[in-house]
Amino acid sequence: MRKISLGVRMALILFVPSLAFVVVLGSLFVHQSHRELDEASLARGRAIVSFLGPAAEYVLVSGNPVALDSLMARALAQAEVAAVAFYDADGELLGVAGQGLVGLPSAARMVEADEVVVEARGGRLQFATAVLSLAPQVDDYSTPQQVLRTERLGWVQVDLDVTAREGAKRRLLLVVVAAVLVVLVGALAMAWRLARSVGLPVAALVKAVRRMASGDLDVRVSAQSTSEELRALEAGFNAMADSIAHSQQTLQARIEEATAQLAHQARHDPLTGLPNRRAFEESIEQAVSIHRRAGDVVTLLYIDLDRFKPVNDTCGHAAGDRLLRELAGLLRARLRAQDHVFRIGGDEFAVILRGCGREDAHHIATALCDAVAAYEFVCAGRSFKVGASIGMARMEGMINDVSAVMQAADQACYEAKHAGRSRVIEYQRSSD
Ligand SMILES: Nc1nc2c(ncn2[C@@H]2O[C@H](COP(=O)(O)OP(=O)(O)OP(=O)(O)O)[C@@H](O)[C@H]2O)c(=O)[nH]1
Repeated sequence: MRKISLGVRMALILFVPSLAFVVVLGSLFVHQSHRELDEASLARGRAIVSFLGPAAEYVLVSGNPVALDSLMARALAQAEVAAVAFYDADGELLGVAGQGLVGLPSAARMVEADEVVVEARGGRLQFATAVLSLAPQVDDYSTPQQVLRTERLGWVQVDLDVTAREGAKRRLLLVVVAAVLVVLVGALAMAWRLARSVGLPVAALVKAVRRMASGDLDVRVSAQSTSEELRALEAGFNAMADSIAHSQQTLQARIEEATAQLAHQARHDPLTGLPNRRAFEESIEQAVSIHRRAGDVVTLLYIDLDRFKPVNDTCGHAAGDRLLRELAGLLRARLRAQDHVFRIGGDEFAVILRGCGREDAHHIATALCDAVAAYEFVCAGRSFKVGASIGMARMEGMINDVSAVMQAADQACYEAKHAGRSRVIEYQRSSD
């Protein structure tokens, strides 16, 4: 029962009452019609035999054969009458007309008055009644009213052939059964259509809800049901699906944005916007592996600002921040597109130069050093000059891995600082 779909349930709900109603109505109609046919035959038989009883009195008294034949011929002319017979008082056959008379009904012999005996025999209905002589009794003339004296003269019997009536009953039954079938087929078709018009949209909604529950947010249903309520339900589902999909997209976009922001924050310095130490380490690893693979020349510059602390101490940390931001912009502006600058510490920067010969690298490093030296920072009415001590190291010879090149650049920067600041010094192996 649980597996029966909604459509089939609805079809059954609509069809079963129609089935019961039509079958009951058809049965009642057939029963009533059959009864009416039966009663019509009974009434006809009774009427004919009741008419023949009194009419036959003269015939049986006189024994006139012509009158007997005439009477039987008139009776035989009636509808359904198959045979007519007259019997004398001893039950002997006086005359018969028609076919297939099978004898006087046994109960008929008991009939004394004007009652009619009816018996069904051999596909026929037999009606019999006594023929009575009704003569006035005139012995007692003092009696004011006449008293009738009855004497049984014989019997009259009429057979009705009911096979035609049975045929009519069968035909009627067939017509009613055919009509019931036609009505039921129509009712079934209508119930099925109605059930489908509800069952299919509901099934589509159930399927869509299941798909949505399994994560498919693109699922929609066609809002074209014939029922207004179902259309509203379908439109509501689609609107809900749109809303969920939109929320999901917004959420996804926010997650991606936040993830990208986090990834950016993880690799960038929030103060200057330059890539940070972590990004620097990844980039130098990458540059070294490219150098090994393709022989690309990599030069690393370590930059440590000179006399930066006095700015902080004199004008405050915020002024120092501003100076760091401005110098970051200045360094970036003086580099080629393929070079990258990183902030790797408080006032420390690193630059990776790619595909650059020694002379060009020197030229770039010196340009950076000069630009910082020439830069004038004004704060609280005072002018500050900072410098840049730059250590340079190239990937060649023994300097062929990340830590070696970083160490070399750091060493050279240290030397630049101790050599008097604001200068470029390239790492030489002899400086170890
Ligand atoms: N405003 C600001 N100051 C910072 C930041 N990070 C580090 N510092 C400061 O930068 C200074 C760096 O110190 P030093 O390198 O010794 O200062 P310096 O004056 O450049 O010294 P020399 O390199 O010897 O010339 C310290 O005073 C730190 O507090 C920052 O993000 N913002």
